[in-house]
Amino acid sequence: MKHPVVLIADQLSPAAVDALGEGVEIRHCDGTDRAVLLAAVRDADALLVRSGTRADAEVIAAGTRLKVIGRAGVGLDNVDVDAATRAGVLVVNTPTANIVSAAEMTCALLLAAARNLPQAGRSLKQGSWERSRFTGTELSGKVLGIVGLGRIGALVAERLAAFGMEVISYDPYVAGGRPTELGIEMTGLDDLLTRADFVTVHLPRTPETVGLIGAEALAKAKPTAYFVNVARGGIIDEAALTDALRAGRIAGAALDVFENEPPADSPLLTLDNVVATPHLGASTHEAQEKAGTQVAESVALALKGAPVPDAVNAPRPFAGVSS
Ligand SMILES: NC(=O)C1=CN([C@@H]2O[C@H](COP(=O)(O)OP(=O)(O)OC[C@H]3O[C@@H](n4cnc5c(N)ncnc54)[C@H](O)[C@@H]3O)[C@@H](O)[C@H]2O)C=CC1
Ligand SMILES: O=C(O)CCC(=O)C(=O)O
Repeated sequence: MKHPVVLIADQLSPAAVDALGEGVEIRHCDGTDRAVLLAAVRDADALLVRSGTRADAEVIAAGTRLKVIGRAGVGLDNVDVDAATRAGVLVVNTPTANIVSAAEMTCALLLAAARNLPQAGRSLKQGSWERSRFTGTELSGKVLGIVGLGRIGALVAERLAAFGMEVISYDPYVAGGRPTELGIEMTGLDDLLTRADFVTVHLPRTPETVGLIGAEALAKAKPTAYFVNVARGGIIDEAALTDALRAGRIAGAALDVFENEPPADSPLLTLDNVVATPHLGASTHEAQEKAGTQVAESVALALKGAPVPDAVNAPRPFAGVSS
């Protein structure tokens, strides 16, 4: 009997291959190359991706044998879950595998922006010794505004509270005592924007969140405020952010994610008051090992037709693929 084909379209930890076990045929392709992906997915029973591959309706339609799409990570904005559901394809992700890494990355970027670390390091390596040029901002006593108090937002709150920050948050969907337990004041978005010294967004990319922080929102911020985005490009509108940074209406930004990745010719990358990384929030050995193992275990279950704990949709049941 032919083994089910698992197509790995992004760079995954070797742990993913180990966790898939023996009874599958593993193939690799470059998911960022559309033609290659569309050709390779035709024979695939399972497709494994990170954020670099778009598993959209066209890919799902091309994958006529597909039973399951596994996303090694949190965000599902690169997977058309509705199209998958209509096609009877299960979608699974790893909702907790990389959250500590993403929270730590947020703290690292926020500190890097507050203390001008990349700029100062660059200047030093170029032979300068500019101590007063790179005077920074303390976090202690400052207000941190967290937009989106889910898993990552809450981890960021815990970590930055330890720096003596006062944490406030906007999340209309958070209920219960968790914010109180964490010592976080919940408030409206406008209030958060006017009070925060640092604003960090931890939202999924959805039609509701794209552009949530636009020109109007940025105009409410303090001129000394910093904006951090380790969630998804476009939640903070890039054109509006560029204008605000150029005009000195806010102090700086720290960005791990971009509307288009890679962000070819983005004016943001030319600004001195922008600290930027190439979508590295989940790029630690620990997070990648967990994400790879968890997604592979879920995919292996799905291919057997067994219930999958991290399923994000409920397509019609299928009987599994025998190996
Ligand atoms: N840069 C990176 O490498 C990484 C980025 N991410 C991104 O971070 C995002 C957040 O991840 P988690 O915290 O794990 O997700 P989560 O689902 O635990 O939390 C998201 C929170 O956003 C809130 N929310 C949704 N719509 C909102 C709105 N319009 N206004 C205010 N709040 C709203 C929800 O109520 C929820 O509490 C992911 O969707 C993903 O896109 C995640 C991991 C790594
Ligand atoms: O490792 C990746 O694919 C990026 C992580 C990410 O953005 C996510 O998990 O949502």
